[in-house]
Amino acid sequence: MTKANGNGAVPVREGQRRSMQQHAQGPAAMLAIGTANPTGVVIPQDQFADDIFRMTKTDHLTQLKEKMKRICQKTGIEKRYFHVNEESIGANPEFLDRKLPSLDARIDMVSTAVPKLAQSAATKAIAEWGRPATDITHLVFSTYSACQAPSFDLQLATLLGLRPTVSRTILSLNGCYGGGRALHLAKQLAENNHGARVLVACAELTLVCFGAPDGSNLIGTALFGDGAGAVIVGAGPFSEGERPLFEMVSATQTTIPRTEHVLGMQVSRAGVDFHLGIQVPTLIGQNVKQCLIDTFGTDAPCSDWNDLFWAVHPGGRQILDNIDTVLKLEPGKLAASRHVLREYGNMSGATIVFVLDELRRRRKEAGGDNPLLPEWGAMLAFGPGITIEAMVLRAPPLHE
Ligand SMILES: CCCCCCCCCCCCCCCCCC(=O)SCCNC(=O)CCNC(=O)[C@H](O)C(C)(C)COP(=O)(O)OP(=O)(O)OC[C@H]1O[C@@H](n2cnc3c(N)ncnc32)[C@H](O)[C@@H]1OP(=O)(O)O
Repeated sequence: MTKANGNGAVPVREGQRRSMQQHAQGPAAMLAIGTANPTGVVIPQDQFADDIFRMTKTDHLTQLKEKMKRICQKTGIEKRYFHVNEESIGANPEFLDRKLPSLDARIDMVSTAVPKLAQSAATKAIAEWGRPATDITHLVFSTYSACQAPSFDLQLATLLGLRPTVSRTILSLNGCYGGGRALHLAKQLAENNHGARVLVACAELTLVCFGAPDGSNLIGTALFGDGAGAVIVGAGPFSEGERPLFEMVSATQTTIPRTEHVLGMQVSRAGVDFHLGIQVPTLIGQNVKQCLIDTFGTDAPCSDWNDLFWAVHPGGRQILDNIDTVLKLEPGKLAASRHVLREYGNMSGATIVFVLDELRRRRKEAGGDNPLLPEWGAMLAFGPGITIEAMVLRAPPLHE
């Protein structure tokens, strides 16, 4: 039954209002996943140093270029996708000089490109989910490009034709843990609102951070790429056709004390500045085990972490190597993370969605019979703070 909506008021369905006040059944689950990348520029990593120094007219910085080549070889990346291209760099020479103001021009460009990229990923997730976009009750959008209000969450809701009562949240500058944070929030929303269906969207364009290579930005410039991921999250009862891909069993957020200076981003008049401390991979390695024990509680498989499947944000090759070492993981346990790093680079908050997508693809391909992908798993994402988002996952048998 729909209430009268005189004077342009939004229609409210009574049943909907009642049911949203009740809790859902069981843990939330991911019901569909979509990903997207810009179609314009794909740069092979072995060509990246030559391309970026040429595009930014810094070929004369020969030592820096040699260092960039050395770093690129060690990243475990083969190619990355970018929205920005030689033409747009040429048209905005202020992007190359951090002393010049360029924030307005960058915001201008991302304000259409970010929601469109998110739309591409979300459209795929909604199509896989099989229900109309108007059945989405909540939207959680994460990006490091949001510097205005109303923001990308409203633009995406409009592009997708979501209903006017959709409950929107935007997460800004969460960096590489943004996808993990958005999924954690979506779990809480879905479990606490009967019938809720949450669209998680993460879209990242390096355009807001991009600059000419210098002594401080080489690592970020060698690692980051552009992409978007979307996930539909909901809890039971499930409607016909809805099938949980990953149950989201429990989740924690941990901040490593006294590390706020190690990893960070800041909006400036020249775009978004970032800082990646050299200690990041070591700090994550030292803290990840305790963080997992806290997330699993008494069920923690402390004796052998190989009993799980792993969805780890590939922040950098060294981070994955350190996790392999401290958890004593068998070769291949982080294969989905390494695959995503190799094919796309680090797409900050969106990357974890690509890893989940790759895991479910591998699971399906093996008919649920891949020993590296058991029923229970862990998801990890890291970012400024240093913050670690961790989640216990369960992949229901394919025919459950
Ligand atoms: C059209 C084109 C457009 C392009 C646009 C691109 C724009 C990109 C901008 C996007 C920025 C986005 C920022 C987002 C910020 C959020 C970040 C996060 O939340 S989480 C992010 C989490 N991710 C991370 O924190 C990255 C994790 N790091 C790694 O995975 C690895 O360190 C590695 C793969 C980068 C290098 O492999 P590894 O085995 O370590 O190799 P080696 O030991 O041999 O070192 C090679 C050289 O690199 C040096 N060096 C190393 N690190 C640093 C540093 N931090 N600092 C400085 N230098 C560093 C080292 O000293 C050596 O120098 P040299 O002796 O040759 O002179």
